Amino acid sequence: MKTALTIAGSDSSGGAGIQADIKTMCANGVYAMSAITALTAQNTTGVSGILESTPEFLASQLDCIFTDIFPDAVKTGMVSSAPLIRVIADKLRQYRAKNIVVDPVMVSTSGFRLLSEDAVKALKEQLLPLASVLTPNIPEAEVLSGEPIAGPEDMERAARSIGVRYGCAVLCKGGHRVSDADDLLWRSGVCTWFRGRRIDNPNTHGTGCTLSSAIASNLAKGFGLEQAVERAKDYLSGALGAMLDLGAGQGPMDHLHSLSGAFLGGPEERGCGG
Ligand SMILES: Nc1ncnc2c1ncn2[C@@H]1O[C@H](COP(=O)(O)OP(=O)(O)OP(=O)(O)O)[C@@H](O)[C@H]1O
Ligand SMILES: Cc1ncc(CO)c(N)n1
Repeated sequence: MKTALTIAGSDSSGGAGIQADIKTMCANGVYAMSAITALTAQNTTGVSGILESTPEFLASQLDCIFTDIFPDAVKTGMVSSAPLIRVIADKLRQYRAKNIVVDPVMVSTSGFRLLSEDAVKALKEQLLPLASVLTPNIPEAEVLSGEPIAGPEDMERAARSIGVRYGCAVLCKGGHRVSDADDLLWRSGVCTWFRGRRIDNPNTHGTGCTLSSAIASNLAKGFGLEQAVERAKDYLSGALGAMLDLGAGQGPMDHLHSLSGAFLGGPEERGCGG
């Protein structure tokens, strides 16, 4: 079985972060492992607290993983602070990690900062140059390129400038603000648009985490980048289109929508009472 590792923060409400990543990786047929950078006390309405791992303990998690079950792909999400970013970059270099998908998470869907202000510099200098592909949303692409984005041409310009600067492929996600669900991949000078069917579902908590984990899973299985992105978008559309509706705020998606089997149903579906 192919294997994937997520290096990210825990979301106690289960829709984003480590929890979304693990569900996504399992649904995409790879063995999932995790190194947790921070715990968040979070639900669909917001984040109420963050407790970071120490750099030493994060390093220890990564040593345990890389010296035993080597991941076929790695995804990074909430990396939280400069000292943790340094550890992640050092370990990825030390173990020559491959297929690295960097989701440059800065702010949660609910608007809470998940990357400290002074860590943006460390992210740019240490982590981005190690990425095989970077997956910024529009606000993140604006921070990384230093340019405002108002339309599809701006997305192409920003992806190109980020890709050239950091020497990696860049998937600029259209998401909810610009370009609906159309995402732009810049790779070695070539722009490719991935057209998404916009789904009328307000429950988009964790869409970014889910997409980057699905890309990592498909890279782990041996798909090329374009195919990995296409398959990841199909998976995401399925999870969003399942129209799960939980919580009082922007709720999570149904990550396991495509699973079927004997262990899924409850007593009502099985017709055997409580
Ligand atoms: N309503 C929608 N219907 C279909 N696809 C969508 C919708 N909203 C977002 N997407 C897709 O979800 C993926 C993640 O994009 P998005 O811009 O939402 O990421 P993000 O802002 O990083 O997510 P997060 O809210 O988790 O931080 C992209 O492929 C985007 O096109
Ligand atoms: C832990 C965590 N990582 C990422 C996101 C981005 O949505 C979130 N809300 N929480």
